Amino acid sequence: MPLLGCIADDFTGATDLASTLVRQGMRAVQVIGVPDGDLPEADAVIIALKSRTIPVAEAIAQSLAACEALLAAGAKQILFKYCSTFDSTDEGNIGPVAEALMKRLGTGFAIACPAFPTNGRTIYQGHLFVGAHLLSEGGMENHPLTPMTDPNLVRVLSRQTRAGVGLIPFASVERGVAAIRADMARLTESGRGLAIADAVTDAHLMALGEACANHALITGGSGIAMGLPENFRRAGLLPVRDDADALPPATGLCAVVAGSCSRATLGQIGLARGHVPVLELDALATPDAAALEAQAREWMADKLDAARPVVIAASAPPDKVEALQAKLGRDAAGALVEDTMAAIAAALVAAGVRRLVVAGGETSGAVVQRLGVKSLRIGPEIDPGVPWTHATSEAAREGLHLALKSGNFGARDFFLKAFA
Ligand SMILES: Nc1ncnc2c1ncn2[C@@H]1O[C@H](COP(=O)(O)OP(=O)(O)OP(=O)(O)O)[C@@H](O)[C@H]1O
Ligand SMILES: O=C(O)[C@@H](O)C(=O)CO
Repeated sequence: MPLLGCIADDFTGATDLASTLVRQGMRAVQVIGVPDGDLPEADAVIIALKSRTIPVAEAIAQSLAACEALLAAGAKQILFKYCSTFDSTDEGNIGPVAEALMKRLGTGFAIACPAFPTNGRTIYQGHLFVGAHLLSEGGMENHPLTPMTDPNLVRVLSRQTRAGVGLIPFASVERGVAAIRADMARLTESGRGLAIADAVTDAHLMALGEACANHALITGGSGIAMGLPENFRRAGLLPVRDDADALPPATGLCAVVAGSCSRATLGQIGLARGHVPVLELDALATPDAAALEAQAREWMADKLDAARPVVIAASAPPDKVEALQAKLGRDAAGALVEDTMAAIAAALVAAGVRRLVVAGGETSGAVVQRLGVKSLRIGPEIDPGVPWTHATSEAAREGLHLALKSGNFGARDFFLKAFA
C-alpha cells in the first residue's frame, strides 16, 4: 500500500518528484497514465499524466481518475505535482485541477509551492525567481506551450481558480512550522482555499512539508515533497531504507533524444556537439514527421557505437520555434515534433539502445507512450531532479534504462555525464 499517492502533470516532472522521494528514503515507482490494474508495490506511487497543456476538463478528469486509483490502493496523502516554473495558462491547468482534487478529498485548503532551490527556483513574496531572474525574465516567457509572463504566482493562480488565493509569506516560513500553521489557519478563516508558500531554501521546504503532515492534499513542485517522508517515519509508517535507489545493471547502446527548446537543453546540445555525434533536425525546413524520421534513421545507421552516445535533437531557438508555430499552429507544431521524436526513440531502441535520455517533458511523454512504458522504478540521480530509471517496456522485453530530463534541468555536460 503506498503511503504517498502522487499525481504529476507531466512525465519528467513525475521522475523529478520520484527522485526527491527516493533521496529521502522512500521506494518510488512512477506509473505511466491512470493504471487499469493494481498499482505496483512502493512507498510512494507517482501517476504520471500528460495533463499540463491539455484542455482543462480533460486534465481534471484524468487527475480525478488518478486520485481514485491512489485512494483505492490506500494512499494516505495526495500530492499534485506541477512544474517548478508553474507552467500553465490563464485557463489552467494548475488551479482547476487543484480545486477539483480539494473537492474530491473533502478539504478546504491546500498549499501551492513550486519552489526548488537546488535548481534555482525560489519564491519570495509570492514572486517566483529562476536563478537571479524573475520567472518572466529568465526564458520562460518564450516557452513554446506555456509562456510565463507574470512572476506573481498569487496573481497567476487567482486567474485560474475560484478558490481565493492567499500567501504564506517568507517571514512565517522562516519562523518555522508553528508560524506556518498559524498562517494556514488565518488564511482558511479568511476564505482562502489555496495559498502560495514562499520558500527560498530547502529548510523552508522541510518546514512546509512538516506543517502539511495532516493535509489531505499538497500541491507544488518536487521540492515540496522533501519533508514528507520524514512525516511518515515520524508516524512509524516508513522504515529507514538505504537501498531505495537500487536498479538492475545497465546494458546496451546509449542515445539522447531532445525536443526541449529550453536554454538549458540548447546549451547541453551545444556542448555535446564537440564530443559525440549530434544530429540537429530542422522541423521548419522539413515540417513532415515521416521525412524527419527518415533523415534520423539514415543518419543513425552508421553512428551507433557502444563507446559513446549519439544525440538527436529537434530543439531550436525561440525565433525558429515561433516560425514553425506561425506556419502550423502552436499545438500542431508541438505534436509534429513530439511524434517525430517518439518515432526516432522507437527506432533507436529497435537498433539496440537500452540507455536513453529524453529531454523535455512533453517530448518524454510522447516517447514513453510510444515505447509502451508502463512503469519506471526510480534509481540514482544524475543531476538534481533527473534520476536514471528502469522501465518495463513493450519495446524492450528485458526493460531499459531511461532518464527523462526536464527541459530546464541538468548541467551543460548532462548528455555526456549521464552515461559516465
Ligand atoms: N523546432 C521546434 N519548433 C517548434 N516546436 C518545437 C521544436 N522543437 C520542439 N518543439 C516542441 O516544443 C515543446 C517542448 O516541450 P517539452 O515539454 O518537450 O520541453 P520543455 O518544456 O523544455 O521541458 P519541460 O516540460 O520538462 O520543462 C514540445 O511540444 C516540442 O515538440
Ligand atoms: O518541476 C520541474 O521543473 C520539473 O519537474 C518539471 O515539471 C518539468 O517539466
